[in-house]
Amino acid sequence: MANWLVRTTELIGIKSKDELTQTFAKVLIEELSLAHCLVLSPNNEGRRLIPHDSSLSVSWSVNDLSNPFAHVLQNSKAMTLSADELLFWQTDRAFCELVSQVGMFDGVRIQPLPLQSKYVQFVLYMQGEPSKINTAFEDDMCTAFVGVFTKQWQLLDELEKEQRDLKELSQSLSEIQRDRKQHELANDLSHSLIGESRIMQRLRQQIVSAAASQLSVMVQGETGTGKELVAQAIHQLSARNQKPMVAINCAAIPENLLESELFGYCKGAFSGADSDRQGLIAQADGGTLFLDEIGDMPLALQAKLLRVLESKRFRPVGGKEEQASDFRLVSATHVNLLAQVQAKKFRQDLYYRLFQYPLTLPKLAERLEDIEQLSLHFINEFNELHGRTIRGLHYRALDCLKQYAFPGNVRELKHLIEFGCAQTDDNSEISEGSLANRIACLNFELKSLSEPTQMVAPSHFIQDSPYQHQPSDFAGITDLKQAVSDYEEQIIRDRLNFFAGNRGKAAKSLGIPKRTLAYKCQKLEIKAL
Ligand SMILES: Nc1ncnc2c1ncn2[C@@H]1O[C@H](COP(=O)(O)OP(=O)(O)OP(=O)(O)O)[C@@H](O)[C@H]1O
Repeated sequence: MANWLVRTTELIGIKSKDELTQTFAKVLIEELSLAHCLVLSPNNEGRRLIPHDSSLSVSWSVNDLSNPFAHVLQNSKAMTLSADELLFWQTDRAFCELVSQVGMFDGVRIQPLPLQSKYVQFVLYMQGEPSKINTAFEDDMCTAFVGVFTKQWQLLDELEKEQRDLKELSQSLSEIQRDRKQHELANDLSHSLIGESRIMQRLRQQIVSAAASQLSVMVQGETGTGKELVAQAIHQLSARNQKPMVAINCAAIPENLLESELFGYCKGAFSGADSDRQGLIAQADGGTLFLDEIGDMPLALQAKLLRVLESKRFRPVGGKEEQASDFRLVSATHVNLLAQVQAKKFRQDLYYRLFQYPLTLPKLAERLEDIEQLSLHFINEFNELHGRTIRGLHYRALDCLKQYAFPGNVRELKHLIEFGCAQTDDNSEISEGSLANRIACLNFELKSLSEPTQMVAPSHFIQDSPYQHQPSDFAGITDLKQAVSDYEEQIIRDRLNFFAGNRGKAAKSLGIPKRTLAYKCQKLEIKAL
């Protein structure tokens, strides 16, 4: 005689739906001596009937009437099938497999649950003696057991839903908190990265989110737009701010020295390497490595950098052992690196690795509304540095600034303001007069560059010098960097010719160290005369 009351207590207190279903099926098997028992329920979309048994990887369509489950679901009515009747249900392969073990005298009952409900939540599959499976639900105690199961399931389902809702709520709360924190950080940043134009507000938000990520950041912008300032902000706002930010300008270091600067070297690696020296990659461990003007990195070194970025391991020049360094890379460029990739001067694979989080800085001319705030910021800086009390900027001086194109961007504005401050008395404002002449000069220089015939030689050319330069035609220049490099080469060749190849004299006459001239000759491929 089944003791349904005792067995019902087994269902109470179960906290997981899987365990509840397993216990329910186990009790039915034991109390009704079933050969097999399976609980199934429709999936979230209600299209398929899924068994609650992880060892089965089958499911049945709720609309496919070639299996009896679909009939039970659609009619909300139990179905009993004898071993003989099962022969009529051979078209559904999965169902055939399920009933393949039904003995000659056994039968199958497919019962929708909850009992007496039109809304089917489960389908119960029972396989066993027909006398037991067909009369089980006539017993009130068994019916109560099944009722407790369905109620307990609903309770767990509701609890699960509540927990899901709670989790979602706490997730959206932490998202709101994160957004608020990011907003605060972006606001704090506005004290050092000045500008309330929309483009600057957006940039500050991007900096905050870039800093929170581990991605490689590429800062692009013209000279003087604040690339270095942005790189510092990313480091300061990142979790790496307790470790160093190590910076190097790839354009300022001779090619042959750049590798040992970055990777370090071991004693004896080359003549002059009389002790081991740590490179910048090792110094940046835990912190940030800032590679300024990365477009100038030689191709061979680009390949080595890519390897380091991918493996976080590097080998010092002349070293046998690899070392590890965990750094975040921030790079900057003022050139169009994609064009460099197309011209095969920059590796495409490295390009994509560097541009994981691109940031583009606007030209100052694109945010004229920020000029006033930037000017006041630089006046304050000037006052603090020099113990002065300049009061601000006259509105006409501001108008005057807004008329200028600022090819040197914020750096040029800073210099102009410093120039204006130097000419202004304490407790006075910078006047239009103190800036107008300087801006007129700058405009003239700019114009001279675009109208070469009217060019006046800059003051640093010595008019009566024996090696006086003849201004050439600049109108056709489309690549400033190349043009400057050609110009530099021409000057060096002229000067070396003049001194019959004497590098010492040529260097002295150009006001540069002999070593720098040697490096430039090597870079520009100027052979000894
Ligand atoms: N938004 C800004 N707010 C305050 N100061 C700024 C801002 N942008 C640039 N500056 C100042 O302008 C000067 C130039 O900035 P920075 O060196 O970061 O520019 P850059 O783009 O790296 O220049 P370059 O490419 O020539 O090296 C610095 O003195 C910097 O503090």
